[in-house]
Amino acid sequence: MPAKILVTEVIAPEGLAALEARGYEVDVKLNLSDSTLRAIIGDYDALIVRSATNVDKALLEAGKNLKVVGRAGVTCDNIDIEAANALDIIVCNAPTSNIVSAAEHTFALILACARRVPQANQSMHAGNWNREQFKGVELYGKTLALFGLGRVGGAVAERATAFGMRVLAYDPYCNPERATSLGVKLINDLDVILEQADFISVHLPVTSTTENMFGPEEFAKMKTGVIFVNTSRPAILDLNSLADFVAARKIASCGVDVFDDEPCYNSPLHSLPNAIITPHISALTEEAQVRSGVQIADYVWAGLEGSLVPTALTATGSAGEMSRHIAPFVPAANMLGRMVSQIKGSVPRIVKVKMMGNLAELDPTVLVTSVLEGLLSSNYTQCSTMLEAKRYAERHGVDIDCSGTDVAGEYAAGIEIVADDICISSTVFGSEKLPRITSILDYKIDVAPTKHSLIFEYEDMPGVCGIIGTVLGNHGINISTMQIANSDDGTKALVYVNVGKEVSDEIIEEFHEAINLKYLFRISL
Ligand SMILES: NC(=O)C1=CN([C@@H]2O[C@H](COP(=O)(O)OP(=O)(O)OC[C@H]3O[C@@H](n4cnc5c(N)ncnc54)[C@H](O)[C@@H]3O)[C@@H](O)[C@H]2O)C=CC1
Ligand SMILES: O=C(O)C(=O)COP(=O)(O)O
Repeated sequence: MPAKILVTEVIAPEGLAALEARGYEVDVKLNLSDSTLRAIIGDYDALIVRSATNVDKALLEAGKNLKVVGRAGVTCDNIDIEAANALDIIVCNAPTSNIVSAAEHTFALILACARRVPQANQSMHAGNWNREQFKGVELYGKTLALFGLGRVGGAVAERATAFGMRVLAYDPYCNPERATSLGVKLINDLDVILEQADFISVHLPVTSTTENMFGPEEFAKMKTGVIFVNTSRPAILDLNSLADFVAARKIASCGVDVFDDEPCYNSPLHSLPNAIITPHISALTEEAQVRSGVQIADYVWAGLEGSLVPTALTATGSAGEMSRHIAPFVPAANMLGRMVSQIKGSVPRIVKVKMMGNLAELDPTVLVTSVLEGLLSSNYTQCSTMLEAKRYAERHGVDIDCSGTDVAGEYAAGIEIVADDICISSTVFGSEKLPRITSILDYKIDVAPTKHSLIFEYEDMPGVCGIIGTVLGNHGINISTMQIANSDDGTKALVYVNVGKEVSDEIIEEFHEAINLKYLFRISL
């Protein structure tokens, strides 16, 4: 029987034809409700979606025959990749298919805001001839600040240079050499870049460090009369606040392509004449759609045939798939990457990954890629060979290497990273394969980190744990785990504390005043 593929959003006919030509049965069923989709998914071997289909854990679990989920486009935030990983379902995308289209639409919005094209068009269609009302501003000689200098941000930078703009970027994970080669000045200080920009365009993925990056405080710091464009994801900003600043004309105009709860028929921007809004059409060009349809057809085919899927976002389907030992370590590797960057306060420049015990002889690509994602706080790094991973790291100014050792201490397998002067190792444990930290900064511990934690190091003295508990208790913050470790010579101690919520700067200050601290690190995973 031929494999069956369900397509739930509009995909270019060229992509569908490529799948049919390979003998698959392809069903295109648009606008299905979540419950209908769950009811029928069990019949299919593969599912192809774009951004509007909610591929959650329940759907993946209902897909009893599902082997591949293909995303015809870039961003997979509508797909539960962790659940897919656990179910051995391949998730893949077409990561470069719509970059040019997204960059061009960004410029369509920048120009529409600067020259008020939609408003002038509407006025003429209403039978008016009001030239003076539509006086605009030039891009030439103005400063454009890009947030995120990745694939789309880089393509916008190239186009902005052609308009004679001065281009700045905020992207702490970008290799300065990449910025220089794009003619962009990196300014990784939010206040400094915000106050210089005449135009701001956002090209960030949604991560814990970018969510809600723009709210009232940031909008207030912008120049009066700034033009603000977001074609990335809605979660990056507070839309109500953006609308307030646009209504007050502090922001002269905004261009927005992405909304919460799409399709969106009503938002705070809908009633504002100086807000140019488009219904998530950045990727919607003939060319990008053909590219994404044809690419995803290829990758879904590869997945169904059991071949390597070059853009697999899951351990299954990727270069490292040969081992079931590897998959449970993917979240641990990501966690180590995140922790190291947060402990250092910046992306480390020299990183050594050690695969220990049972992992020593296996292909490290997936784990090294996952460490990189954690280090760079990015969601979708795609490397199918170590060479690609090294090149990707190099683009971000990181020199990454990997080695193996049979020794894993008391554990069957583990992974260690040494980044500049910081060393952390981890294993996975229990039926849920939860990542655990087994050593940190030369202290042996055994903790499963939760979303928020604190790491204290201090000259050992009695009473410190009591102080930590009291300060957190005074601020209504629960402790779920507290573990103490002593240095080999007994003079110093480290306390690892999992806490119930994020700890503010003020509380950190309080700790510094109350304890003779060597270090205090705040981790958010
Ligand atoms: N509206 C649409 O149809 C489309 C939207 N997109 C969206 O555009 C955005 C950018 O996509 P790509 O360029 O492909 O992503 P990318 O992953 O190539 O680039 C993202 C950049 O953001 C940087 N970054 C990560 N965390 C940061 C932080 N805290 N502060 C500053 N910079 C940070 C990374 O270093 C990277 O350079 C994504 O949100 C994507 O979902 C992409 C294509 C189409
Ligand atoms: O690829 C992306 O990130 C997009 O946002 C494009 O979404 P779409 O494929 O047009 O539903």
